[in-house]
Amino acid sequence: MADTELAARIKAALGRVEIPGGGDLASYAGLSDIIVTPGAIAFAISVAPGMETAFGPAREEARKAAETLGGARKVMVSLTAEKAKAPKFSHGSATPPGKTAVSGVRHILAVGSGKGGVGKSTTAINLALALQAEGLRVGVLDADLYGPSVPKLLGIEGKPTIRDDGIFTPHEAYGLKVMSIGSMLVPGQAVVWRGPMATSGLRQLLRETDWGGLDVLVIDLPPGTGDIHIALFQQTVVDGVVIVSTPQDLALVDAQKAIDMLRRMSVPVLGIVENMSYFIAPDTGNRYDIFGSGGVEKAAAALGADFLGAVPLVMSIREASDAGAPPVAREPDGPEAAAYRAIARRLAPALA
Ligand SMILES: Nc1ncnc2c1ncn2[C@@H]1O[C@H](COP(=O)(O)OP(=O)(O)OP(=O)(O)O)[C@@H](O)[C@H]1O
Repeated sequence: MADTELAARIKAALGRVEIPGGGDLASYAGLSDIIVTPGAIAFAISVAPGMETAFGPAREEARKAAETLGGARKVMVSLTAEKAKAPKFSHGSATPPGKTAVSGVRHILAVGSGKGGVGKSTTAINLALALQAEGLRVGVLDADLYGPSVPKLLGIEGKPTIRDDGIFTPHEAYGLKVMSIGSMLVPGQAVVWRGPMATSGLRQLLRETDWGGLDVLVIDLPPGTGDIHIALFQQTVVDGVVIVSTPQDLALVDAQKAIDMLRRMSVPVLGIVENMSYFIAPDTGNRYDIFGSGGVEKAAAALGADFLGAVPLVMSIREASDAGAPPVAREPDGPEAAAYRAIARRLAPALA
């Protein structure tokens, strides 16, 4: 059955779900679009503040209806109350209450960036492999719902399996346990989830996966500072965030914004990695500081953040990553892996 046809059938079934105050869920203004992918069905119900409990049975009925029609697809129904006012965080404010750890995971290390395309995912994957090389049990969660690249970087194909109790069994790649929304989409399909659906999707990937006992879960965040970041940092104990930046001024300005948000939300900033720091010519081996040199190190000092290290711009990093064989997995003692491994050695003691 086509995805659009299934979405229409689910909508029709929601027409039989009663909501508080009379009427049915299908014609309720707070029902979002119904997103159907080959592996998942997701929709959100927005209710007025204080109406969450009253809408609980309708949400449950809606979930069951979607599950009945969706076959093996994972169903994600989020119920969100529009907030009376936006959450406010200010410098020095206390840690927001309600943060919880993730079962089976001892530490969470998130990798973020102010700007897209700076090599955040490449860094996250190679850092995860480098932490594994330090003897840690490591997993990766691709939280970049709008541009998931982890499956490609790790050469993962197919969907994760779902156990009878609805819990995901993660993929395994190069010894890492891996979950990504990307493996549930068909190639080229965009995730067009709105804020509440995206955050609900991430929550389920994070908490409804059998991580099986990890020392550290590396989360590849979306670039920038959006709904996903705020929801994750409000709900989950994150041990710290590594920010990736290229040396250009513009990327650094955005990295600074990301660090500012983390501090406002009382999330520890572990430091900044300078990616594409300098170029090594493959023919001569000469080094060129094409974006200037030392920019990130200086910016880190000015921001009061640690400078974790520099990763060169090397053609083979791009080629290996595009081929699903990250440098740290392919040649752990090679020159490309060295930069990532040096960074991992700085971070590992706090995560062991
Ligand atoms: N150090 C490097 N040397 C050479 N190429 C690199 C390096 N780091 C990343 N790349 C390449 O740059 C491109 C972007 O990298 P990546 O997908 O990791 O960035 P990103 O910041 O996660 O992007 P997005 O914002 O889309 O999530 C990829 O083709 C990747 O192979």
